[in-house]
Amino acid sequence: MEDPKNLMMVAAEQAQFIANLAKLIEVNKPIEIGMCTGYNALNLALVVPENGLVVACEINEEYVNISKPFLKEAGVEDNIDIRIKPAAETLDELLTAGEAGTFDFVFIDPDKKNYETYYEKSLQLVRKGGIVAIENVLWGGQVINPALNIWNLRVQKKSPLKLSK
Ligand SMILES: C[S@@+](CC[C@H](N)C(=O)[O-])C[C@H]1O[C@@H](n2cnc3c(N)ncnc32)[C@H](O)[C@@H]1O
Repeated sequence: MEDPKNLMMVAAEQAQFIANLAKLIEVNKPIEIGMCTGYNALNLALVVPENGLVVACEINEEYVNISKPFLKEAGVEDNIDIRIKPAAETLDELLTAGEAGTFDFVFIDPDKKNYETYYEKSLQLVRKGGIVAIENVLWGGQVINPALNIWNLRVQKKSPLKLSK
């Protein structure tokens, strides 16, 4: 298992910003795509109302297991619906279950190369006036590093990026 410390949970100030945004639009049904050890899922679970539910997508069960004692200690384990499988499958299941347009907030933070898929599905799942927030949009400039080849760069293919010298 990769050390979860290398997986970069959001920074504390980002978590606070996300919590403030979520409170502002009175979120009660958010999705965390890429839960890891649960820092931001916990952050969201703490701002939903008593009957609110965070759908948390994570592919790695070992990371989820790390989160469980903390979620229990915070008293929010019943406010998180953890789905351990590829996130795109979970999002498809939600769409098939007729939940399009019912989520308030989506935070996209899993594998970078599939962001476009997550974004398109999130647009279908989020309600009018909801928010889709995307982590690592600029990623310290790495998004324009062709050597990394992580983005499956459809955008670049459509209109090649020209950098001025
Ligand atoms: C940067 S971490 C998420 C940190 C978390 N959002 C936080 O701030 O607390 C990215 C996570 O996405 C997960 N992940 C990667 N590919 C995935 C996929 N296809 N489906 C679901 N989760 C995935 C990784 O296992 C990892 O735990």
